[in-house]
Amino acid sequence: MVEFCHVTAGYGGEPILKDLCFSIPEGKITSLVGPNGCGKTTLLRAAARQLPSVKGEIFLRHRPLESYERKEFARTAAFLPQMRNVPSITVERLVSHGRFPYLGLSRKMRSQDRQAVQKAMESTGVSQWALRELTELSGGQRQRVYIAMVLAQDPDIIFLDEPTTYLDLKHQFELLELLQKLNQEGKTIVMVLHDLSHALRYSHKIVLLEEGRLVADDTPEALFYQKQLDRVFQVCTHQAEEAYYFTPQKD
Ligand SMILES: Nc1ncnc2c1ncn2[C@@H]1O[C@H](COP(=O)(O)OP(=O)(O)OP(=O)(O)O)[C@@H](O)[C@H]1O
Repeated sequence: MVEFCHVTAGYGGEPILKDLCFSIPEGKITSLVGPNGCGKTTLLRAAARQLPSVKGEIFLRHRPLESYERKEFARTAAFLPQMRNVPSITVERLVSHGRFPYLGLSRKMRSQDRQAVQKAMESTGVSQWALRELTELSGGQRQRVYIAMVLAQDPDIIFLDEPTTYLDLKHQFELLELLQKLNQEGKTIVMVLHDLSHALRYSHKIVLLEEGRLVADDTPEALFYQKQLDRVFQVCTHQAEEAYYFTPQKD
């Protein structure tokens, strides 16, 4: 479990997140949603220890986040940012980078590290490109390779910032189904999602932010019935079968 206790954080002296108190459960899929600029990425970065100045406390499994030694934290949680460069490296080498928190100073891979890399590539369906250069792959294929790298790291918690950006609809669903499968295998997934219908469909819990403040921290069903998304996004939320969709509000 990740617990935020009166967390205020931002960049320089400017607070973006304001006095946030809530928790992210383990073993579930949690999505962070809210209008542009409300602080979703900042919140994800704070939880993943990527933000230098945080007031208040963030606990991971009842321990302050800063009490984790760097490699220990990397074996527990992985962070996949939205913007990534595309290094000139083969797929297998990039996925191998996920094993760095397990290697000694020589960075020599042992057989269990090589097995973890193969397993991560298989479960994300990227083994077929193992020897190809990352630069030769499409955006969607690369996204799967980065997820494989995170899986090779074998963390319990995976933080992802807008993982479906740049993917076409088919590949968005494929990626979300992959994350759902990883969750069923025991991983905790925490992600920023812009697509509200995807967020409602695939998450156990939604954290809704507005201007750096917490508006709701609840199940998709509860948010739907309380009309929280309607107010914050100024839309009408509808439900049909297991899916949600949105229409503009009329004055
Ligand atoms: N590195 C930075 N330095 C200074 N300000 C920043 C930095 N990154 C983000 N901000 C500011 O913090 C605020 C929140 O940004 P953040 O990226 O967390 O929002 P978001 O909800 O993820 O936005 P979006 O939906 O547009 O991706 C914005 O006003 C942004 O300008």
